[in-house]
Amino acid sequence: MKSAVILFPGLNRDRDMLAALEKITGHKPHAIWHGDAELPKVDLVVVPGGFSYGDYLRAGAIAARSPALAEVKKHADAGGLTLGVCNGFQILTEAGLLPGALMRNRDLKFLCKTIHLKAENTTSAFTNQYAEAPVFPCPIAHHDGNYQVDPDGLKELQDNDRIAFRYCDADGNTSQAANPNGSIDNIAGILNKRGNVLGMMPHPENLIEKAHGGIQGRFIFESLVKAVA
Ligand SMILES: NC(=O)CC[C@H](N)C(=O)O
Repeated sequence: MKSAVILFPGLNRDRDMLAALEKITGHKPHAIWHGDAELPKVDLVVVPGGFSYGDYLRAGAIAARSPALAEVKKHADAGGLTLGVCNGFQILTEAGLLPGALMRNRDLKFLCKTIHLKAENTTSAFTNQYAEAPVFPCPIAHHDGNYQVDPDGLKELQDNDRIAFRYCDADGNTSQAANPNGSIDNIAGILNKRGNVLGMMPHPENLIEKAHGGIQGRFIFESLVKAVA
């Protein structure tokens, strides 16, 4: 699987994403600087996490208007697989590739810790390797992770199996108590209508080797490799 990672000034998870992709796919991903107006032909484009443009104005707002994002949009509109993680999720919502918005965390604090996730959709291109063990611990690191969408938008996500991940406790219960940031319906990650774009707040690229405390983040990349094959 060939991939590209989009780089913006202020990101801090780009190297982790590049390393994870290389390790799991066996191919060195392309690193695309934000001002570049051309994307190489790849199966997967990733918008990684961090603080693009210092989160100035709103997290992701400036990056969403960069030349590189126009190329990401073309790739996604043509059905190309597109993954946004954390700041990348914020950028994809700001760019209109995914519905809703990431608001300030409920408690107005930056959260850097391990939470639990449940893969709710285990058939998508991004999540098909989670069927056997859908509940797993995963790191988060954000201050704007509170996903919100209007009632019609929420129903659309729920009715069409577009909620990829929810926050839950270690037993998989998706109660409010297990919701770190106040996201509506405990949403941690969503798919677009066509299923070729995933945005998620937690960091799967930091959960790919035993030293990370788990390898369940690999399953996203392995799901993609399978989908592309
Ligand atoms: N790790 C990240 O990508 C953080 C995203 C964004 N800067 C926030 O704090 O919400």
